[in-house]
Amino acid sequence: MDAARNDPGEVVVVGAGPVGLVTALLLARHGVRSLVLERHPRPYPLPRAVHLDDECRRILQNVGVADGFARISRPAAGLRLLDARHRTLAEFRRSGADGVHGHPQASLFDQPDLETLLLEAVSRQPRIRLRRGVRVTGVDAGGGVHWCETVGGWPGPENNQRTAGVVRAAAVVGCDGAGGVVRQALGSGLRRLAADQNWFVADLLGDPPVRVWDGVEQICDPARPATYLRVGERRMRWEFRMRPGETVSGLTGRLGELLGPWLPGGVGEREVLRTAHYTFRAVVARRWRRGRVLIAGDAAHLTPPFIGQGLGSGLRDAANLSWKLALVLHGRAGDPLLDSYQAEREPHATALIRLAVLAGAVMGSPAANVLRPAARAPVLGNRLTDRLLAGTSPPLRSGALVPARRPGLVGTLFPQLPLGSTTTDDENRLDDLLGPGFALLTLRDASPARIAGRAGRLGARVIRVPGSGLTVVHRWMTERRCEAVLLRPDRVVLDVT
Ligand SMILES: O=C(O)CCc1cccc(O)c1
Repeated sequence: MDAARNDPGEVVVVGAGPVGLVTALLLARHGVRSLVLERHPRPYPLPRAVHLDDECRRILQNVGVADGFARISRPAAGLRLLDARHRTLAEFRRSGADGVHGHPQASLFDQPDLETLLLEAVSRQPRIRLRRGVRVTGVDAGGGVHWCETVGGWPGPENNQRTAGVVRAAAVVGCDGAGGVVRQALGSGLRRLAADQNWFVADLLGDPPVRVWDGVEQICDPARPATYLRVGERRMRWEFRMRPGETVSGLTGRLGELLGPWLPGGVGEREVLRTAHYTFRAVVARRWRRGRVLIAGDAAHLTPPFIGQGLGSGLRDAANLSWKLALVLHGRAGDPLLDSYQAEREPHATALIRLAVLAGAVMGSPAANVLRPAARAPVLGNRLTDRLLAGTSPPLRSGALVPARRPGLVGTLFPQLPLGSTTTDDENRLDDLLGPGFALLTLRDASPARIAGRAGRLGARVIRVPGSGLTVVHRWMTERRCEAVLLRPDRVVLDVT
């Protein structure tokens, strides 16, 4: 075979935040080289994202940092809505044990730790080149990425510029955040789902409040909605909605008063890592792709943080896009496959943003008290939990890859259940056994011709599920009357029989 003709070329990933790095790592897993261009000369040291769910931990697993992430994160007990006097209104429990996706349902961490892990993985990956201190200034229709290199500190005015050039890319993925240049190059406007809100955020290091409950607390107080969570052993985050006229310096001066319900003795010896003003936005880009120029993460959508799904939506973009882009660049699928990226991801991201907006509205509404009976009635509380948990990551809507006539399992993320034993076994995680491509899980030696043929055309790895009802996957499939399940590389069910 002609090696040059099979080279899928190099993708330029703009932005070396977690979404950009995971995109590059997943592309590498699918045999595609990338050049990651990052304007900041060094990783950004301050806290930002703090939460990922179990589905997103599978994505981290697939880029080889599962164990590292387990070391830098801690499972959270769930989410509680409290009233202004900190009495529980409702509780949504998360299991700290490995659940259906093989990981704890909610994990808290500090973003710089995650970036360090991902950067180490990138440095081990020969298919990725990372260049820092390079600002992308434009993307042209022919896939030319225009850049300039900046000298010294943070990218600044033009006189800081040393060299400039154009690099030709097989495709461009803009993971360059809310104000990124790639979305501008697409000419994409933003669809606003709710009004902006001003919030004050404080990150502290030191002794955490003495609390029995160890999950995320959302204070439903129309006068001052707030969030508290313990990110790490000694790392805490508070968020407070700002009132008109309030400033960061003013609220920083009143930190002891604001934190009083949690820290009655005041801030004391604790270190205030930073205080900041955040504008919480709920927006989705109208256009995610033009040709082979695409956007992902905050460049494509922004959410208020009230259900902790901002970074997760970006990682889901990376997981959805990377295998499709790889198939197209390897010449195994046509460009229309890329249409399914926005078609699948936009409704999913939008659903999570709407859920976050709803949570924020509850926190700011005097009507939140109607939830109190849910806290008293565990059955209702659990039902609500199940509803909200299930709703956290809805199945993909019908589209090119999820035909409307096959609802049910098709379009859902297949669980990561133990394949080889009845108990969870880290050595035998399903995704690791399935590898990066399509996979057919089958209960019999020979699958029905239709699905076997489809799997064959896609080059799927065929895995005969061992055990007769004894292994967890076998039981799961039998209970749902599936003989064979065809999985996409992102482990979404493509077909079932
Ligand atoms: O889903 C959960 O259990 C946690 C949700 C969460 C995480 C981080 C911040 C936040 O406001 C909510």
